[in-house]
Amino acid sequence: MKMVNSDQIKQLDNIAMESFCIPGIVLMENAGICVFEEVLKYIEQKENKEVIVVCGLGNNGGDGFVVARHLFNKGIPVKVFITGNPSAISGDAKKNYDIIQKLNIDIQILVGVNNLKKFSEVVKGCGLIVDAIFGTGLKRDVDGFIQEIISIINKSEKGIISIDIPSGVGASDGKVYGLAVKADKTVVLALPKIGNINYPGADYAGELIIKDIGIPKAAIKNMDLNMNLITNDMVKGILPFRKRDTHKGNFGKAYVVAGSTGMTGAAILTCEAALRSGVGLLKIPVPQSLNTIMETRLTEAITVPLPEFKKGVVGISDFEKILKTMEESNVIAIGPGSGNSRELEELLRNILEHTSKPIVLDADALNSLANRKEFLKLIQSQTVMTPHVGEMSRLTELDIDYIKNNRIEVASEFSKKWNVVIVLKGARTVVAGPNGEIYINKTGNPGMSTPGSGDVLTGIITGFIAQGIEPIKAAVAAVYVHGKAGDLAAERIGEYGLLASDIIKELPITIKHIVEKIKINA
Ligand SMILES: NC(=O)C1=CN([C@@H]2O[C@H](COP(=O)(O)OP(=O)(O)OC[C@H]3O[C@@H](n4cnc5c(N)ncnc54)[C@H](OP(=O)(O)O)[C@@H]3O)[C@@H](O)[C@H]2O)[C@@H](O)CC1
Ligand SMILES: [K+]
Repeated sequence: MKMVNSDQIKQLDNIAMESFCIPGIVLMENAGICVFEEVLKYIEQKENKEVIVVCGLGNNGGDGFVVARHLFNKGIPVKVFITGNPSAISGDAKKNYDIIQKLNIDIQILVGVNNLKKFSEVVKGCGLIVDAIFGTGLKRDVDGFIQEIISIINKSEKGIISIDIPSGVGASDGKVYGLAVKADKTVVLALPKIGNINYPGADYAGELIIKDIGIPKAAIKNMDLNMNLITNDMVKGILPFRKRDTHKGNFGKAYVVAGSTGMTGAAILTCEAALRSGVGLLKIPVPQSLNTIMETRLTEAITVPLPEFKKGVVGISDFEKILKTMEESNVIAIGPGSGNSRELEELLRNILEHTSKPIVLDADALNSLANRKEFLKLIQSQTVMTPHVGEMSRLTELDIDYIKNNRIEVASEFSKKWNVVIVLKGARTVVAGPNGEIYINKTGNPGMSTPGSGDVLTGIITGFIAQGIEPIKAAVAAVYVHGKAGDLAAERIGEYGLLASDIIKELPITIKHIVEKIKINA
């Protein structure tokens, strides 16, 4: 599903109005009705059905006036509060304001401290608050008076439904501009805004309900939007159909360079995740001294024992052999638990120099690249890099806080500069491709911040690429599946004790559910 920033939704709105002749007031009506329907669902189950609609002076407030009108027409008690002088209301919002005035709906203007006290009292008596103060037009910090209004709303302990985006959250970045409404539900109009998905704003949205307000699909197509929210349907479309008449040779071969003394677990998790993602054959080169443990743990993989220069580390001691097995594979993964060593750096250089196969670079492979930035030039397209913020900081030499605040931009710029797919991990993992395409993932939970979780992701990406999926699509599908499996694991056993191996256990059922389009509750 496409995602937009505040300028893009405005542009889309204009295309719908100018190129498709859909009057703005029709879109506002549709928007208001979508929210009205959610309000009805909410108050149906409640004894106290009184609704307060708090409206700003822009079009988000205009949507609020439409909601109030429909509630009034349905005989539901409704009061409208306006957060400033109504003489500033214009356009479609003004038309809807005029209508509710004519209908004699209870409208109160919120200016001055006394009014705030009254507002506070009315809030105590209501059943639900509709937040229509600011939508995508918020561009600066919320002023003090409106912060007080938001504070009363947040402290009310009433149900709160925000229109489009919780007021106070920036639509283009998800930042909180001073103070924001903490909603139970947000009815998102037309397309998700970045601020609905990115943190910290995402924490304010509650349940997201995305509603079609009648903007034509052709208008959305015309816009050439580069930002996408990863959805179940998108991933279903990416995962390959499995023919009945088949054998393991049809599902690809993966070669995983991972693990070293003390970190065999990372290799095991990566390989198991790749196998559980459907790869047909998996080979792992292992230092001779670790072969027994790998063979014991990895029943379904083939180990390739190698002589070791440095004990417990795979190096280039037998590159001929590595090259041969590597070239028989469809994809190579390098890095999980490989350890930081000169041996790994040299092996990485040789692999990058000698193959044009898709490569997934994670963990110590990323650290090797950060140590030897000259190797970045050797990277070919078809490469996926999966840094977390710390690894991204080492690769780019950018400050960690800067990266945290500019995740999309940093991932996208790096991707374009080095012609690689970047999977910048974290809450709302960003997948960025060299053509400027961006995918944001909403699945996953804090329980997945656990050792080995990243190794599992690398395994899934590797498993999908092995099955013939284009690297960027494999990364998109993998981050979604990884998060969904983690959500399922959290639902079963909670977030506290969730281990990376629990994510792997849920992979087969998660993939089955996505492919068969069964709704997973997590
Ligand atoms: N796009 C679509 O398809 C459709 C969009 N629709 C709806 O329109 C919404 C966007 O409407 P919008 O552009 O009028 O902006 P909105 O969020 O109401 O805010 C602007 C107002 O707030 C004010 N203001 C801003 N910051 C402020 C601050 N910090 N402190 C105080 N004031 C501040 C600003 O004042 P100004 O900056 O002009 O002084 C102006 O008065 C969108 O979210 C959706 O709900 C639907 O109706 C139909 C289809
Ligand atoms: K709002």
